[in-house]
Amino acid sequence: MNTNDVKMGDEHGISVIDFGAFQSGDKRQEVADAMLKSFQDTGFVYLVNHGISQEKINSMFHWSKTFFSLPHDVKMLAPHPPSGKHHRGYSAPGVEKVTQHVYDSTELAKIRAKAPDVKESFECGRENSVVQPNIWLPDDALPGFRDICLDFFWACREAELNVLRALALGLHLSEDFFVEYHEAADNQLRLLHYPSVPVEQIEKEEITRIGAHSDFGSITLLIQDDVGGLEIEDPKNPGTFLTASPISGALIVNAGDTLARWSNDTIRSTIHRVRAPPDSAKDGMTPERYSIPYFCSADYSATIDCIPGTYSAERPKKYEPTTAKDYILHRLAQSY
Ligand SMILES: O=C(O)CCC(=O)C(=O)O
Ligand SMILES: [Fe+2]
Repeated sequence: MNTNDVKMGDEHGISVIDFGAFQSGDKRQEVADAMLKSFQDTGFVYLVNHGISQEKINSMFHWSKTFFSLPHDVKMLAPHPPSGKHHRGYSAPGVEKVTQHVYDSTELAKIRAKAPDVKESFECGRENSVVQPNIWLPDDALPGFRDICLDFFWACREAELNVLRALALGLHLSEDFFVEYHEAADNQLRLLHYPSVPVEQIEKEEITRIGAHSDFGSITLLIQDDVGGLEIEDPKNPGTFLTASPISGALIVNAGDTLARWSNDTIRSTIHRVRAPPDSAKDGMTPERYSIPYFCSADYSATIDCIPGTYSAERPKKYEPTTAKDYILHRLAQSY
């Protein structure tokens, strides 16, 4: 299959793909193949013509900036609960610490004290979730915010379903294979603000912006502003990082740990982090940055066992089946 027709370029091996050819029905298999290959090689892909309108994206960034510019006390009217397992509401800078497989609370506190994540975030999801009920500001604190977040949540949901269809085609499964595991929309929309911080403190590892981690769910759709700073671990040189620069109009999609496990590690869930963008500092300070990840999760009730075609006598299953809920809540609990 010739994937060159749909590949527009690449950024350190992460393919930039015209996803419009999938949406229009033209070259569906080519898009699916190119996307899967980038997931297998790097765990990441850039999608142009992904279907989320630029107008909605601009508006969500505008509301995100408005939200984060509210006084601390107002933002704290929608506080994130102390446990990471209920992942909704507002987290002030330094509260959440993203780590990679640290589950002991004393150990986590030590890591946080040594190098806190200097970012603030707001998390929300679909309205009627019993496991993850939303935590909103009182209506009069920022009228319209809740509606815009929910509207954006459902716009991302459309893109998610199309990416899941392409993924299934890439793996030569029926097109709805993954969609059927993602019926509940147990997803999380996250608004992120990275304040301006001294570059030196990042370099000396006194602070992080978001520490090196992999995502937990099946896929993440990531919209970043034009500032930069996202880095992914080089699959060919573990421990070194490559920049994943913003590409105008492109959505980044990365595979999470659930998908890596589900695919018997044929798809990578690549470690990534946010640092200072190259050559951007003014007076020794990084520019501030906003991003909007949308974490897609298999239905909490779904059992995740290796996908047909990803295991064989030569490549036995590496993982026991698990439910998405057990796996994701276990990972979420480690961040607070
Ligand atoms: O802000 C970004 O670009 C990345 C955010 C991220 O990796 C996360 O929230 O898991
Ligand atoms: Fe992430």
